[in-house]
Amino acid sequence: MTEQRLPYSPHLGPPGAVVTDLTVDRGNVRALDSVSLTAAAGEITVLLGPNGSGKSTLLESLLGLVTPTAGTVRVLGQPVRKALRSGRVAAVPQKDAIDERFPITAAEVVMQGRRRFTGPWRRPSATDRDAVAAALTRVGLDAVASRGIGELSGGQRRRVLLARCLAQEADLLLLDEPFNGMDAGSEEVYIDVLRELTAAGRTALISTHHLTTVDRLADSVALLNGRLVAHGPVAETTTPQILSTLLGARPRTVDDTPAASGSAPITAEEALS
Ligand SMILES: Nc1ncnc2c1ncn2[C@@H]1O[C@H](COP(=O)(O)OP(=O)(O)OP(=O)(O)O)[C@@H](O)[C@H]1O
Repeated sequence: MTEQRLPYSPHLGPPGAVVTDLTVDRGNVRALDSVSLTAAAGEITVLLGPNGSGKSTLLESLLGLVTPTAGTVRVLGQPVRKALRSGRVAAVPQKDAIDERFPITAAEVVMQGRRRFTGPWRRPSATDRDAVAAALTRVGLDAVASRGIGELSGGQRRRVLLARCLAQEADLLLLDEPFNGMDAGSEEVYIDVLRELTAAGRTALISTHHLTTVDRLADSVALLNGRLVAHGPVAETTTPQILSTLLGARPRTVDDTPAASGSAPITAEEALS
């Protein structure tokens, strides 16, 4: 499936992320193999694929955390490092990056998003404090603003990290498996917030292996299994035929030898979970 999108929208600006022929080797594993993908401004693009299919590696490439073996990466129309310096890129990693023993409140975590405006040393202004309060309210957590982050549930912590993205006023959000361990109510709030952000022209690129969430979440779906299997609207990409292609395409090693695979038939939902 080829992409039909314009590379540049005069109303929304450059796409949030563009990778072209991106290949990334991690040790002996070819984690990404010649992937070309555009995450358009104003859209939620979902990266869907089984464990080890390269979703995190793609997000890490956009954050300059892994070095491409080949290919190019552009973020917000700029080289990665320049875009990151601008503070317009917000990321939430898959593993909870907050040490829950660290004595920091939910509001202080969200205030980290304001560093782009305050710099590392300046004291937060009333505008910064208002932005933090508004972000916590938007994710439904104003009541826990002064609670220690370690006292919050996993789902609440993920909403705090989304509030930090809101406070940052980032133009590109890179979210790695944000729905892991999240209850239905939190998930609904989370998706609503992402919809508002993209309706305002921002870009969200989200990895998941939850097939059931994709329908409600995605404007477009990129199916990954080392290679890009398909990219397009949900209805066109999550068909049984394309999903079976996705699950049949096994991760490859650097020397291009297909890795060993199990042969028992399984459903798409099982294989992605
Ligand atoms: N730090 C690393 N060192 C070596 N290999 C790695 C490293 N991180 C990932 N890999 C390998 O790269 C491949 C892609 O992994 P990646 O984490 O990008 O997949 P993923 O789709 O995000 O998986 P998951 O759904 O399990 O998070 C896998 O084969 C993995 O074992």
